[in-house]
Amino acid sequence: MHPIQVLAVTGGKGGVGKTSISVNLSLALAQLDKRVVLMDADLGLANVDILLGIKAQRTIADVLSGECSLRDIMVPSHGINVIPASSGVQSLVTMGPNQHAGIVNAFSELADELDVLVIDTAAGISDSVVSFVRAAQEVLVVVCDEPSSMTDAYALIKLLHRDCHLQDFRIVANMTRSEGEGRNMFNRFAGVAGRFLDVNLRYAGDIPFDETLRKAVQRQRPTLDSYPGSKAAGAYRRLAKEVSQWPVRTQATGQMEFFVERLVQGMS
Ligand SMILES: Nc1ncnc2c1ncn2[C@@H]1O[C@H](COP(=O)(O)OP(=O)(O)OP(=O)(O)O)[C@@H](O)[C@H]1O
Repeated sequence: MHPIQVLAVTGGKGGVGKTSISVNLSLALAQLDKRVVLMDADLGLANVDILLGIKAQRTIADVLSGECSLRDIMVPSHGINVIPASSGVQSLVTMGPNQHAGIVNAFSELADELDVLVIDTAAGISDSVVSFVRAAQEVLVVVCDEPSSMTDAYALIKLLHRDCHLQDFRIVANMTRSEGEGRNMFNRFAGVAGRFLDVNLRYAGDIPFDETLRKAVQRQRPTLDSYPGSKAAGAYRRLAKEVSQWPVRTQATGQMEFFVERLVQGMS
């Protein structure tokens, strides 16, 4: 069975850099010759479409209504394929059992065409965030050096552990201002979480604070593409290299079926 890595990028708090990381990490993975699909499960404002400068014609709602396949709605951009955000994403986790088989098939059709599925989740701890995260194999929690980011990330991990029995989390420190700050932040966070929660936290690396991120949004071209020599671009490439070395667990059933079945099981 062809192994597919399913990666959810989450963080608890809004504005910590989930979308920037999802987009640039996806591009960097594509540069490592991975076939990447980026699913925008964040209905917030600064979403994947804006960062990549794409305009979606059709969305997952059209797949759910049976009008087209997932392949029809994917938008190619910068070497990756994007499943655009829509309110249909919310329906994915709330739909009834009759629709399950259809969507499982829709995702299964893609199974031979991708190596990594990256999911950019919304902020907060909504049911939809929890569903996407628990369906993924790897959970990347983005934190930055602000008390509210740390407490929100802690609350998210606690909930995912308590309600979904998730044990393993990878932590990315974003917007770091100096060498070693990311690792220090991780040590502090893991110190507290380790004392109160029985979870396994691993440090995935840091992305430095970089002005090119803001400029890239204005140009609607991701940093990795418009500022490939920037500090942030180098860090995204390092993160991609790290991610590409994580072992991909293969399931007895097809990898994509497994992902969607977990997804549609919702909170039950
Ligand atoms: N490493 C960084 N250096 C400087 N600015 C950054 C960095 N990462 C993200 N930003 C900026 O922070 C803001 C929020 O980033 P982003 O939209 O990626 O966060 P988010 O967690 O996806 O937000 P939301 O929860 O609203 O979807 C953006 O303006 C982005 O350009």
